[in-house]
Amino acid sequence: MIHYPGWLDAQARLSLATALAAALDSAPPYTPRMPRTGKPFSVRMTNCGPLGWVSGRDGYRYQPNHPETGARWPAIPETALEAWDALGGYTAPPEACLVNLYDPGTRMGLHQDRDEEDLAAPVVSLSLGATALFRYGGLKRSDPTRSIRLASGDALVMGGASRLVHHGVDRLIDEPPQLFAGDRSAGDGRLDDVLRHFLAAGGRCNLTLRRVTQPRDRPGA
Ligand SMILES: O=C(O)CCC(=O)C(=O)O
Ligand SMILES: [Fe+2]
Repeated sequence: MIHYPGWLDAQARLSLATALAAALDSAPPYTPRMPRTGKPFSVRMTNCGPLGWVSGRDGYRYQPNHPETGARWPAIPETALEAWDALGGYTAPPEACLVNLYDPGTRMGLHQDRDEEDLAAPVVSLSLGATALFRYGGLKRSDPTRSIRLASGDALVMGGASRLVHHGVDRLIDEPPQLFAGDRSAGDGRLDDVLRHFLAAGGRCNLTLRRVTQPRDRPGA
């Protein structure tokens, strides 16, 4: 597991947020439910890319369309694809970009990302907005855990031996959001209101880029 603090500079954070705002317009965040119990997640979600991760009473799965609108997911933001290319170390492009929206006070329990058929590919995570206390452990749920802070612009790669480690978000750190620090003027105005207000109100947005299917045509294969 590799943490890249400040991987996205202010301009890249703004480009990502701008693309994301447009994506949220076409794929509105929804409240997923736990399999079986139907208990709502505290985090809201949506996706970009040919496939999106969804959770409902009938289980977890990847699907090409939004569970509520039925529309195809929007394209993965360019800034996120660049991060995958730079950090993923993987030949095939990502197929899913799960977008998690954390309001202050929300969390994500310890889990593994294991619904992908292709576990050779890493998961590349990008964060915007409030800093999160991110917890990670080992391959067994009972393994000891540690926590790190994921701030706006940070990237985290879970690949190789760390691909299946348990992880989650304990809470957001309650401190004034950094947003697009250093570019307040650029950050205001151009950015879609809904996302801007969400981040300004102490919200956090996390993107995870994932390869879902096995690439069929590996170069040289
Ligand atoms: O929000 C994060 O930093 C982690 C998100 C996550 O683990 C997931 O979407 O599977
Ligand atoms: Fe995860």
